[in-house]
Amino acid sequence: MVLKSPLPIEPETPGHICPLDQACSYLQDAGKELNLDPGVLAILSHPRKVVTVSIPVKLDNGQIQVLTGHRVQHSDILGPYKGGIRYHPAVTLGEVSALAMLMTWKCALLGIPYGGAKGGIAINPQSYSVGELERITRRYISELIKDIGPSVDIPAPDMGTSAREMAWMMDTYSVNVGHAVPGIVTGKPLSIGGSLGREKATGRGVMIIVREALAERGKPLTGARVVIQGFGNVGHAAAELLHQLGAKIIAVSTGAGGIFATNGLDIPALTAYRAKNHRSVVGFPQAVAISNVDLLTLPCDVLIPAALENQITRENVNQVQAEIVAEAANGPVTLAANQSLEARGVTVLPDILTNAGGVVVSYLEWVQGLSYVFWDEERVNHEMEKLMLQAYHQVIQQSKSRQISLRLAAYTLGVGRVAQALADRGLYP
Ligand SMILES: NC(=O)c1ccc[n+]([C@@H]2O[C@H](COP(=O)([O-])OP(=O)(O)OC[C@H]3O[C@@H](n4cnc5c(N)ncnc54)[C@H](OP(=O)(O)O)[C@@H]3O)[C@@H](O)[C@H]2O)c1
Ligand SMILES: N[C@@H](CCC(=O)O)C(=O)O
Repeated sequence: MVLKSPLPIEPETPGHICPLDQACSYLQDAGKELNLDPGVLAILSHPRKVVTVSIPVKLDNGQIQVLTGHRVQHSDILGPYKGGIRYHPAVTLGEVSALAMLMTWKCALLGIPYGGAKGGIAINPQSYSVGELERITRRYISELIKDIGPSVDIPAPDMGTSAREMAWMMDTYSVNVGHAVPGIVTGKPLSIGGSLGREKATGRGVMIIVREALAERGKPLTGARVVIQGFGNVGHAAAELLHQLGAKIIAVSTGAGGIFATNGLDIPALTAYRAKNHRSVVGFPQAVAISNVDLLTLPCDVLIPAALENQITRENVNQVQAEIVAEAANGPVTLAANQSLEARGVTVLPDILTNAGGVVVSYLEWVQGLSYVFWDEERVNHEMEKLMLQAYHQVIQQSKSRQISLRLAAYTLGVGRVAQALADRGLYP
């Protein structure tokens, strides 16, 4: 049996990589390694609930536009559905479904009591005014009001969303139910119960996993040559923290293009430049321009794709020269490219481990909110690092004992825990 996307969601076109097919393929590999019942795999390949809503919005010029939003709830076997909300033109139901499944394995791998979900709207947020974005966000959450809740489904930021959108979501939900419900979202501003450390948490987690992987190879972080695709919430924080530890960030990019400096970029200066340059890094002095395509194939110790999925593919994988590929984005390496990198002995640090720092601190934010006790940043970072290191060592151990790749090791741990919980709850015979 070949596990395929259970949803009739995307036309198969030549060269099109169906994200849900890919996610199902990794699930199938994990199921085979764990000798899981095909019925269990069938349950785990289906999202529990798929919600698609229309979002009518009045634009600033008076016109009405109707957008489409999705929320896919993959699994709540281990706890409330959990996952981000993405605003990006490439959002599709298939993408959101695949990302929801990844969230289930990520939370299980990290040992946090959540299931997996993801949401999204296919818009370019930069094409809308702040007022329009607020109206879109509020209407989207109003449409989802019966499907989410602080112990049901807890959204968070993802590409194109941030603490600002989380605050609008929290307010919309609270107004609808008649009282303040800070626990409805994570990644929210500190003023309404956000956590110190959440903003940089995903990048910090990436830094921790890269640091450990370099140490495992006997390589110092100081002087390591690092390339980062994407300079947003995740890519920027990873760059800043790795730079502080002495790594040389030799190239970074945003959607508008990249920059390269053979001796390493001055990240604080670049941060200030980007803030004045509409989020773009292009034109930064003491660096040369490089395309996003060429950036991925630069010789380096660590390549960190921190933007979209399907960036390292069958087409460009043979040109990738990094020794370590750290998946800060969700799904940046395709199935075929992953097989090729593994065959060449390139260490691929899988997304469900590498970028888990964000959801871990989301969990810590939720715990602080539920207990009405808020921690200092040092404690948040310490608790996050403990969980990240625990998962990292479990993945390494699983990989060594079963002689499997780090990705399969991470998947067997995540999928295995959900399958075990499914059995313990008696949800399958
Ligand atoms: N935020 C989280 O807590 C979190 C946690 C775990 C995983 N992730 C994953 O990390 C990835 C990035 O998320 P984010 O939160 O950092 O998003 P973000 O803040 O919106 O930043 C995305 C960055 O990627 C750039 N980008 C977009 N398209 C690109 C392209 N084709 N080539 C190069 N760069 C491109 C963007 O540039 P422009 O500004 O020009 O568009 C921006 O710099 C996503 O896969 C997300 O699912 C996020
Ligand atoms: N969107 C992030 C964070 C999810 C969360 O904090 O719930 C992810 O992919 O892991």
